[in-house]
Amino acid sequence: MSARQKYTDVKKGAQDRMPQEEMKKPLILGGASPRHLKTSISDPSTPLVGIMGTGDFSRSLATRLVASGYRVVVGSRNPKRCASLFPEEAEVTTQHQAATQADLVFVALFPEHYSTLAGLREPLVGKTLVDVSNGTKINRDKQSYAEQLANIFPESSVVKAFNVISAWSLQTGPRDGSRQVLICSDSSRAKSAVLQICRSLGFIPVDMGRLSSAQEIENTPLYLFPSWRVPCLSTLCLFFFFYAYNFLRDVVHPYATAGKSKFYKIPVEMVNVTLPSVALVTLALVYLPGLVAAFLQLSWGTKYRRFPNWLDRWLQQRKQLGLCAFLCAALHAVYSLCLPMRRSARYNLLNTAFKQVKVGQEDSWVEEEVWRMELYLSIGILALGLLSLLAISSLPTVGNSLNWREFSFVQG
Ligand SMILES: NC(=O)C1=CN([C@@H]2O[C@H](COP(=O)(O)OP(=O)(O)OC[C@H]3O[C@@H](n4cnc5c(N)ncnc54)[C@H](OP(=O)(O)O)[C@@H]3O)[C@@H](O)[C@H]2O)C=CC1
Ligand SMILES: [Fe+3]
Repeated sequence: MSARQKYTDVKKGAQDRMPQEEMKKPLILGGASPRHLKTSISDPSTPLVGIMGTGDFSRSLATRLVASGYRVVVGSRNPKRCASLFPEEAEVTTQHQAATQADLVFVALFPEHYSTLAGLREPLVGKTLVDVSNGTKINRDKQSYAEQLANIFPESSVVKAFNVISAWSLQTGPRDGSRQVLICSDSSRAKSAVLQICRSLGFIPVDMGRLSSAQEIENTPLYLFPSWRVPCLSTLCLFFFFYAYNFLRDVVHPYATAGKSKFYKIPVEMVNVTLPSVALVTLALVYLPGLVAAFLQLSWGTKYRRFPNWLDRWLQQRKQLGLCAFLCAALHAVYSLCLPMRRSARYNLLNTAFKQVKVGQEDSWVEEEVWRMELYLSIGILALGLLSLLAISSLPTVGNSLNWREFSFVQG
């Protein structure tokens, strides 16, 4: 059984057990009719928007469309059972009737069930179909779901859109992280109709070109923290560079020139010396692109010119670089706080060893003990570092990258 099948079954089971009154409630708290989603008066000239399916996405979309002044008709396999879940202004009817009446149809079904819609080919001829589906795995070689839908309905114009918006954001309203809606289609007429709806719902449409871009759009919500890859990699590279430099300077050099063994410094002291250098350079990388941008604008004599792509990407990753710098600085503070404790512990240990040697006991356990202490300490500090990383990643700014998946958590 696929992951999606399991998810759908669990969700369906929960919905069947849930009393109708409970299901009527909107997903967000604050009463049955949130003030910001009060119905606008529909203009008879606005297109009649159809939605196939009566699941969470369909309910949220219908609520927002009605609130934005659109006339809505919902197509269900069982319209009687589901009618009460939708705003009064939306008509809930059979799939065939909805397809016949609507000017533009959102397909809010899981792609596995697209084939069950094949009977609606005729009423949907010449109409726009919006595919909102998402995959469960990153797809590189199979056809996108939007293209599969286009194969089933060769005489309709398929548009890929809204898959990056969660049912939750549709109801709560667009927020910073999830305002952009990626859209693509082979028909420019169909695309501009969806662009228009997107703007009216308060989102920002981003034209991604032809329907062949649908695969990339479907993969988008599945990438975990895409904007973090380069900042994390550059912080790691800087760390290895400074660590290697410190290793050569503080350990290899004294050993090679004076035969002094400083290998005990490897786990704690050297990491502690490396961290502030990484933090400072990373912080410099946060401010540097701003200066380069200002310099370019001054030399061009205008601010109305696009920056080169590399600078654009660098500017967009300043927040992540800043958080990496903060993490290194925080870890340095933790290490520095731990160092005095470590020194005093080693002093006690050496004192005991000295006393033992004085009374005639010779043993190499002291050195082993020092190593064990250093090891435990570094494991403890690393665990602390990971914990702070987890705390930072749960900040809302970072959490925005979760996009539509936030909804699944709420539903679960
Ligand atoms: N939920 C979310 O936050 C988001 C969902 N999406 C996409 O929207 C689509 C719908 O998601 P969601 O609303 O959560 O799903 P649900 O499981 O809540 O709803 C799916 C609906 O499909 C309809 N349906 C039609 N034919 C079948 C069939 N043969 N078997 C089962 N169901 C059928 C059902 O309505 P009826 O019984 O009335 O016919 C059902 O309510 C998916 O493609 C998903 O990837 C995209 C972005 C966000
Ligand atoms: Fe310091």
